[in-house]
Amino acid sequence: MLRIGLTGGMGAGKSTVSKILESRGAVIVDSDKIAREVVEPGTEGLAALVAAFGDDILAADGSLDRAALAAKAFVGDEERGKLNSIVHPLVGNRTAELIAAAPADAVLVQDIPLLVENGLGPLFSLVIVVFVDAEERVHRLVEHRGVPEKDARARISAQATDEQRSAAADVWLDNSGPPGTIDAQVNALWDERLVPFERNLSSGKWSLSVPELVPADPEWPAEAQRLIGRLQVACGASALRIDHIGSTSVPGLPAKDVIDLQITVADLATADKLAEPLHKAGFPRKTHVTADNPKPPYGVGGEADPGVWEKRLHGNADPQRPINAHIRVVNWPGQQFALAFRDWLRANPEIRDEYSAIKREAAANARRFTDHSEAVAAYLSVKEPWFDHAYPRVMEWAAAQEGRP
Ligand SMILES: CC(C)(COP(=O)(O)OP(=O)(O)OC[C@H]1O[C@@H](n2cnc3c(N)ncnc32)[C@H](O)[C@@H]1O)[C@@H](O)C(=O)NCCC(=O)NCCS
Ligand SMILES: Nc1ncnc2c1ncn2[C@@H]1O[C@H](COP(=O)(O)OP(=O)(O)OP(=O)(O)O)[C@@H](O)[C@H]1O
Repeated sequence: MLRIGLTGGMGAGKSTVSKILESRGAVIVDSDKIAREVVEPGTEGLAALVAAFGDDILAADGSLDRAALAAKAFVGDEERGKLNSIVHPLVGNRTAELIAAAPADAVLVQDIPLLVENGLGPLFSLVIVVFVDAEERVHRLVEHRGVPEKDARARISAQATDEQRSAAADVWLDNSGPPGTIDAQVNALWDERLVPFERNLSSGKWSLSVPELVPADPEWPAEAQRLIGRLQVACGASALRIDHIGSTSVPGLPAKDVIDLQITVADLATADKLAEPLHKAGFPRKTHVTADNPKPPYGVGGEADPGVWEKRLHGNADPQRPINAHIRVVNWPGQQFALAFRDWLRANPEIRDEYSAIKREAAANARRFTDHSEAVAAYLSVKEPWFDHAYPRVMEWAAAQEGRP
C-alpha cells in the first residue's frame, strides 16, 4: 500500500484534487468526513464536545450545530486546542481502521487539512500540497461556498502558513488557475508518479540514478530532511542517527541527482532487521548487484579489512527520487568516513572544486557509453582512484579537527 498525504489551506482545492484521484482509482480517506462521523448524535465525541463547550452547541434535533461550535472554537488558541484534543484522537482511531481495511495494493490518499499543523508528513511516502494564495482562498470561500469572510479569515489564520506547507511538500499543485486547469497536473502525477511508485513498492523495485552531473540543487537539503523524517519513522529506535551525506549534502557541488543518506545502527544484525520496515515505507533493499549498485564495500580506499566496511543499501520506490540509504555500523570506518568526507568538503571550498573537476571528468568518460552499466563503470573508473587518494587526507583532517594526532 502506498500512503499519500494530501493537504492545503482551507479552500485551496483539496476536495477538487481528491475527487480526480478517486476517479483514477485512489482510495480516499477524508479527515473532514471522519471528523463529522465521530461527532454524530449518540457518539462519545459529541458527548465530550457538549461537556467541554456547553449544550448550546446542539441543534434542536440533538445533532451538532456546527456553526455554533465554530463560533466558540475558533476564537482563540485555548478553545481551538480543546476542540482538537477531543476530535483529533477519535479521527486518528477511525483513520487507522479505514487504513487497515484498504486493499494491500491500494494507492491510499489521506485528505488531511491539518497535516502540516500536526507534523504528520513523515507518516506518508509523499506529501501533496494544493496551493492557492490565501487572499484568493478567502475570495473563493466567500463567493462559491457562502462562508462569511470573517469566519474564513479566522480559520485560515489558525492554520499553517504557505512557507510551512512548502517545507513539507514533495509535490506542489498550484490551483490558482481557472477551474479545470489543475486536472492535467493531477492526472500526470497519478500516471507518472503514484502508479509506478505503488508498482515499485509492491515488487520491491527502486528508481535508478542516471550517471549525469547536474548543478547543485538548493532543494536537495530540504528533500533530504523529508526523507530522513520518513526513514526515522520506519527505523524507530534502531537508527542511532540518520544523516544527509554525499555530494548532494555539500552546498554548491554539482552531483548526480541521487540523495545519499546514512542510517547509523549498532550492528549489521540490526541493519538486517530494518529491511522489512524500510521496504514497507517505500525504501526497498538493493539486493541485486548491478553496475549502479556495485557489490559493497565500494572502493573508497582504506579497506584493509572489508569486514568492517560492510553495509546494507536501500533505494527509493519513488520513480522521481532516486536515493541511496546506506545502513552502516556506528564507529566502523565506512560510517565515520561518510560523515568526515562530507564535512571536509563543506569546510574546504578548494577541495570541493577539485572534487567537482574529477566528477566532470568522470561524467565525460561515462558519456562515451550508452549502456547504463558500462556508463556507471566508466564513471567509477575515474572517481575511485581520486577517492583512494582522498581517503587519508580526509581522515587526517578529521583527526586534526578533533585534536587527535
Ligand atoms: C468546528 C467544526 C464543527 C466546524 O464545522 P464546519 O462544517 O464549519 O467546517 P468543516 O468541518 O467542514 O471544516 C472545513 C475546514 O475548516 C478547517 N478546520 C476545521 N477544523 C479546524 C481546526 N481545528 N483548526 C484549523 N482549521 C480547521 C479545515 O480547513 C477544514 O477543511 C469542524 O470544523 C470541526 O469539528 N473541527 C474539528 C476537527 C478538525 O480539526 N477537522 C479538520 C481536520 S481533522
Ligand atoms: N481553480 C478554481 N477556481 C475557482 N474556484 C475553485 C477552483 N478550484 C476549486 N474552486 C472552488 O473553491 C472552493 C474550495 O475548493 P475545495 O472545496 O476543493 O477546497 P478544500 O481545500 O477541499 O476546502 P476545505 O479546506 O474547506 O475542505 C470550492 O467552492 C470550489 O468549487
